[in-house]
Parts: sequence; C-alpha cells; structure tokens
Amino acid sequence: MGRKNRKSSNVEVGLPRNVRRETLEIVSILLDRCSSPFGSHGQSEWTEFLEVYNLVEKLRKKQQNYVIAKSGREKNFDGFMGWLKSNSVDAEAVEIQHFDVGGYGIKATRDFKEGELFLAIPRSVMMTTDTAKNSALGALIADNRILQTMPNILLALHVLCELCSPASFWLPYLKILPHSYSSPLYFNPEDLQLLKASPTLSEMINQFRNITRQYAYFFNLFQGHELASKLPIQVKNICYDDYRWAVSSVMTRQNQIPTLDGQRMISALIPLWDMCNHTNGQITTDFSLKNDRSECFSLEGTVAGAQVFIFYGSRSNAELLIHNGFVYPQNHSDRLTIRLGISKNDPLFSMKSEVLSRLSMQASRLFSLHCGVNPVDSDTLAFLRVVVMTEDDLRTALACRQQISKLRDFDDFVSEDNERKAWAFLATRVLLLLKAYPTSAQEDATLLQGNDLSTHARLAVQLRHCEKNILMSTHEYANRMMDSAEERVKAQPATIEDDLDHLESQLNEETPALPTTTTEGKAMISDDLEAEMRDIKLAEL
Ligand SMILES: C[S@@+](CC[C@H](N)C(=O)[O-])C[C@H]1O[C@@H](n2cnc3c(N)ncnc32)[C@H](O)[C@@H]1O
Repeated sequence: MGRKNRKSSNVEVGLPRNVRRETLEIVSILLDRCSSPFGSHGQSEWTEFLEVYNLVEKLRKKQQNYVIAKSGREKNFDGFMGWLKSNSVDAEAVEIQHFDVGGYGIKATRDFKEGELFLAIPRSVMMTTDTAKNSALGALIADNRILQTMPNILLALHVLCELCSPASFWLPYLKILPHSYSSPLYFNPEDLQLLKASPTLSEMINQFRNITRQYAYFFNLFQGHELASKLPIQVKNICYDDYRWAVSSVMTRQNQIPTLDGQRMISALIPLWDMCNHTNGQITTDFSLKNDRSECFSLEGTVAGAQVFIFYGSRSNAELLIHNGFVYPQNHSDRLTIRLGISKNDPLFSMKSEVLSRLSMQASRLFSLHCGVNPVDSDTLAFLRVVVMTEDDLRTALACRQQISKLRDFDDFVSEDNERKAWAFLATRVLLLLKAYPTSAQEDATLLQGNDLSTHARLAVQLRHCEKNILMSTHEYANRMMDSAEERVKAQPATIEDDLDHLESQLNEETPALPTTTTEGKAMISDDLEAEMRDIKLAEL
C-alpha cells in the first residue's frame, strides 16, 4: 500500500495499484455520465447530478490517503514575503492580514492616495501558461490539444507539478494558497438544494460536471502515457481532491497579462496581488510592458492599517459564486439572468420572430435584470414590446425599419396598450419566478442573521436572497411602468402625423417580405391576467 498522507517530496509513491484500478473503473463511468447531454440517460438534471456526485464521493474516499498534504498557510506568509523580497519585489507598502471581509487580504502599511501605485509584481515571479510551456510539462503540452487550448487546465496542472517539485521556484507562493475553496466543486447536495428554483443551480451543477469530466479525461489519458510519467507529479495518479483544489486555485485567482512581445494575452497567477479582495469600483490594475510588471493602483484613498481592495470586474453574484467562490451582497454589478421566449403556440410566432431577428434577437434567449433603480435594459424592453404586439403592430413594425429601431427606446412607444401589456408581461413573469423559490426574501434575511448556516449554505442563501431582491425591485418597477404608461405615452414628443408621414415614405422605399400568418393577432397577456397579477401582493412572497 502507498504511504499515508504523502508529502510534496514523496509524491512519486502515487496511488497503489488497487486504488488506481478502482479509480479507473469509476472514472470510466464518470466519463460516460458527464460527456453526454443532461437528460440523455432519461433522468432529471438533479438525479443525474446526484449520481455523479455519489461516484465522485466514492472516488474521494478511496483516494483520501493519497491526497497531497498541505501545511498551515499562515506559517508560510513570512517565508513568502521573504521570497518576494529576494526576487526584488517591493512589497513594503502592504502586509497580509486576516479580515472580516474576504478572509486573508492585503493591509496598507501606510496611507495611499486614490490612484497611487501601491503594488508592482514583475513577470519574473508569475506563473503563466508560458512558464508552464517552459517547465517539465512542456513536452506533454506540445502533445495534447486540450492542454494547448484550455489555459485554466494547463495552469492547474502547472500548479500541481510545481507543488510536487521540492526545488520549485514557486514553492513559497504555492504554500500560501488556501487549502480549500467555495467554488461549486466543494458544494454538497444539501448546499445546492438551497438554490432550488434559482437559475444559478444549473450553472453550479454544470461547473461541477465539467470539471469532473476533465478529471476523468486526464486520469484516463495519462495512464501509460510516456511523457506524463516523466512529470514531477505522476499525473496518472492525480487525486480528484488535488485536481479540484488546483482548478479552484486557478479559477479564483488568475488574471490575463500580455506576452512579452505584447501580441497575445495569457493566463497568469500573480503572487501577492492575488491576495487582494474585491469591492465595487473599477479596474485599477494594469500591465506595464515597459516595466514588464503588473501595476496596481489604489482604488480609493486608504489609511494605514485598512484593507486594500481591488475590483475584479463587472460580475453578477452568480458569476462571482461560480467562478470566484463568493457572493458580494453589496455588488453594484449584480444582475439576474432570465429566459424570455415567444411561445411556439403563439399564432403570431413567425411575425414576432421576424421582428426580433431584425432586432438581432432570437425568439427565445437570456436577458439580464439588473440590481438598482433601472432593472430593465433596452434589449429586454424591445423583447417585451414584441412579445405582446398585435398583428397590426407587427405589420407596422415589419413595414418600417425606423419602427423597429424605436422598440429599444424608453421614450418611444408602440402604443399605450402595448406599453401596458409589455410591463404586465414582465411583472407576471418575475412574480412567477419569485413564487417558485421555496422561501421568501424575508425568511432568507432571517436565516442570514443567524449563525446556523455552514459556509457554503450561507453563500447559497446569500445568492438566492440577492436574486429575489432583483426580482422584487423589477416587479415594483414593471408595475410603476405599467401604471404610468398612459401618462408617458401622452407626454411623447413626436406627433403621430410625423410617424405616419415617415411610415408612408418608408413603405414607398422598401417593402420587405412579411412572414405569413393567417390567424388574428392575439395578445400574449389578457386584461384578466393583468388584473389578477396586480392583486397578488408582493408581501405574500
Ligand atoms: C484572489 S483571492 C483573494 C485572497 C483570498 N482572500 C485568500 O485568502 O487567498 C479571491 C478569494 O478571496 C475571497 N474574496 C475576495 N473578495 C471577497 C469579498 N468581497 N467578500 C468575500 N470573499 C471575498 C473569495 O474567497 C475569493 O475566492
């Protein structure tokens, strides 16, 4: 049997033959289950997920004694800062410290002005897809297309190889990485169940499934692979836990930098800079080709002793959870993705699809609802207007290009009736989405105030709470827009005569082919439904 809790210096011991054989058996089922589209085994997405999850758990249990042991990261911080110094990185202005927000992060050791350069990390200490190519992995990369085209996987294997090389240049950096993450790969079914009815649940499951498929693929591929057997880590022996750890390290910390010649962007792990936690703001990190280093400028004035944050980019909370393993309730960029579509049973389906295609939209697609005072963007507005158009509206729109472009304009209208129905449609839709969640926003808020939730359960509840807040504010907004439709249409500056004149001239210019429809136009939302929808009180949710 292999040695228990193998250390980074003795990984060549690898998995004992029987564990490798059992792993191979499970891996081949996993490859089958994770490679075919959901539903192809006649099961629901959730049932399929549970099957894969249970197989992975079985695998983890068999491999548990052979996962790379990691020593406490805290005790390695000093060595890491010394390593940076010995590689000419000036990190005098900052220290690593534990904070309530974000866990370990960067503390300012002196005051910074807004826009001041406080951290510069040279390329020479970064781990990149280029350094991977120049490492022991080089020959394998040249031989494998997936490694050539998927930088995340490449960096993950690079991290594992270097972690298992006692003489690796990057060891002081790798030793300060977190031991565990909150990426979807670490969520159990109970945690995920808390996202029931959330559109993010499928994406979390997908992420888990994709990474599991990658693991299965590589485990299979590397068996008996000559180049693979020459690596510091015996890739044919990689444990699932090590793979998900390395992939999560890369997913939550990587950045894009230009190549030396500035011609391409490559993925990079940037030591120390990647200890900065996220806040609202704007990107303040730049790569200076002249100095060949990543330069980070202070987002705001910061006093000595305070945490220094950076902005990771405009990501929704769902994206932050899936790719970065956290939820940021104060997120100014939060948005919720919903699917809106024209029913194939709608007698006006072909005409509506044609109008949408002239707006460069498909008959069914995803839209974002945004947090804040303006939840609906112009694309969503145009779609809503088309969904509830009558046959006459559609004919007019198809006859005149200018009518189509006006559909995205909040200050322009198809008609008062169309405007009311469009917003009623959205209000009903978001209300249905809200009602599908098993808990109310108030119940979530109460849960979050308590201390009973595990880390991952808390993230799931935080996320669904943020989603509900967006849906509730969209509902209020849609109702306000519906109620003010008459007033807004009357206040419209352009005269009807202008439009008619324009329409006439357009008709003379161009008569695009109309899609055929023989049935009388029918609005998607009846007045009854609209009235019913108004009666449902948000307080009931
Ligand atoms: C690039 S690392 C930052 C350093 C990290 N805190 C650490 O201990 O290594 C990104 C991770 O930090 C955490 N994080 C960053 N910003 C956060 C925030 N505003 N709230 C909660 N967690 C945050 C998340 O766990 C995320 O995956």
